[in-house]
Amino acid sequence: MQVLFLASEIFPYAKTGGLADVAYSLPRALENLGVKVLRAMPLYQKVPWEGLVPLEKTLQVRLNGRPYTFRLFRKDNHFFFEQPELYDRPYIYGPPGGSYPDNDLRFGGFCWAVAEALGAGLLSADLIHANDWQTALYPVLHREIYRFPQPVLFTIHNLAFQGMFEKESLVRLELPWSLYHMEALEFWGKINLMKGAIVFSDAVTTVSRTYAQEILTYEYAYGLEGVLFKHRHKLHGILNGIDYQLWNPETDPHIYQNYSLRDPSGKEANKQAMLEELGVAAFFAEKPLFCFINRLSHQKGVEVLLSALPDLGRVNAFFIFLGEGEYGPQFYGLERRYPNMFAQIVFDEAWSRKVYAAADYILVPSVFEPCGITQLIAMRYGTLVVARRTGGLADTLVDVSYPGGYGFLFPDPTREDLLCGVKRAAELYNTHPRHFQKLRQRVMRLDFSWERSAKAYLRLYRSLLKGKR
Ligand SMILES: Nc1ncnc2c1ncn2[C@@H]1O[C@H](COP(=O)(O)OP(=O)(O)O[C@H]2O[C@H](CO)[C@@H](O)[C@H](O)[C@H]2O)[C@@H](O)[C@H]1O
Repeated sequence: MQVLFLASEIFPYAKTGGLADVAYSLPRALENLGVKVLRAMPLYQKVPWEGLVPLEKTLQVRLNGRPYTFRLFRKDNHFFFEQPELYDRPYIYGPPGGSYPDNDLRFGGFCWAVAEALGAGLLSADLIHANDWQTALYPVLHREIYRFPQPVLFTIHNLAFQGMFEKESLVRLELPWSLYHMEALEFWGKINLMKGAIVFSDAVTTVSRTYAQEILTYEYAYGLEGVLFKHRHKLHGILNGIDYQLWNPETDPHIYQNYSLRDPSGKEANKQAMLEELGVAAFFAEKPLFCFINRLSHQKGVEVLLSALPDLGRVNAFFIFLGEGEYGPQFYGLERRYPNMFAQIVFDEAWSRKVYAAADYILVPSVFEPCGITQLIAMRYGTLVVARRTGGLADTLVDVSYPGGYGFLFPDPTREDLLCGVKRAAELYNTHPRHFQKLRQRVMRLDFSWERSAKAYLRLYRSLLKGKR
């Protein structure tokens, strides 16, 4: 079986968040099950050219009334679509917290180019797997314009970003007006690419079972609950995993000292080294170390965090924040306001690994969370999780008050609930150190690798291929 996997970001070539993690690790896990997976993504400015081999034929795509030429480059099973006017820019989607005004053309154009490449025989696949709004036009083109025979699967990683544009984008994207109706792309007078993908794909998955339920409700669906409900027969929740080789404290070259489940003592050395690097070891060496590693956005509960800062400033613990996004500026100068806090407003993979390794706890107060990769990485590094019970967080964490539990869950994304979670966690650390160590070992023993979930995707691929025969 050969699958074409489309994503706007694939680690290590481009990453702004969890989509890149999944687009790296799921195809690899599928390859271990014998599936051949071709990956396709745009060639951004930051993708290194080393090892990229150009394909001879170029593609012409008509956008906004004129032709755009795409060149394809291949490296192993990765195909990069080059179009300098669209992708040769400093950011993938736009500056932190913003987006480029022509993202309709940038990502709609990518979908057109992929369809052209399939039509021209430059790519071939038994099944196409598209991901998130940036590739959501693909299923529409596949079914309604090119009328290709293969099944198409679409995965929703985040329903808050739907690829919504003014209806003029229909013209910019050279789409027929026949697609501008309620059963296709039209959405409250605009066009909605994710809606199109839900309507025209053969199956739709999202990244946890609980989120698959949640998105049928008004609170979580950002307006798409009706469309999703109508197509619920083809909706599946398959939990994300992480790559256990890529995220491994035993071999991670970025952390201060390697450690493992067999010998977790190095974890403490990471904490001490980090506190020393930050110049606060004298005050906080014996205190719990909390971290937050995520986009600084509404989804991640950042308003809640900001409102809780004065209270967290009084907790006898140290807090490290690592993130980038719309709320970034509000974290500037945090150290001056609160001596028990440190913030780094950047996207920095190496530093994130150091923080995962050093922290005792990670905070994930998300308003909604389709799956969440951060809590899975944290647990792999022996870091306990304090999180809001929602979406994939609810599916991957069990509160310590339950038998076999290992996390600190709170019900609502509010300042009070978050504080309650932090205080429970700090109390355990301060008063029951042996139990804390046991829990650390328990989370390191958990298995959130891809094996089981990749098998679920494979079963779904097979059932779709059977249905098409
Ligand atoms: N400042 C920073 N520096 C370095 N690394 C940083 C960073 N900020 C975040 N990261 C990294 O980005 C990733 C975040 O992944 P998540 O899945 O937790 O959230 P995201 O909302 O991006 O993903 C969406 O898609 C994924 C994949 O399906 C879903 O799990 C999730 O719920 C959904 O919102 C992690 O690998 C994390 O380490």
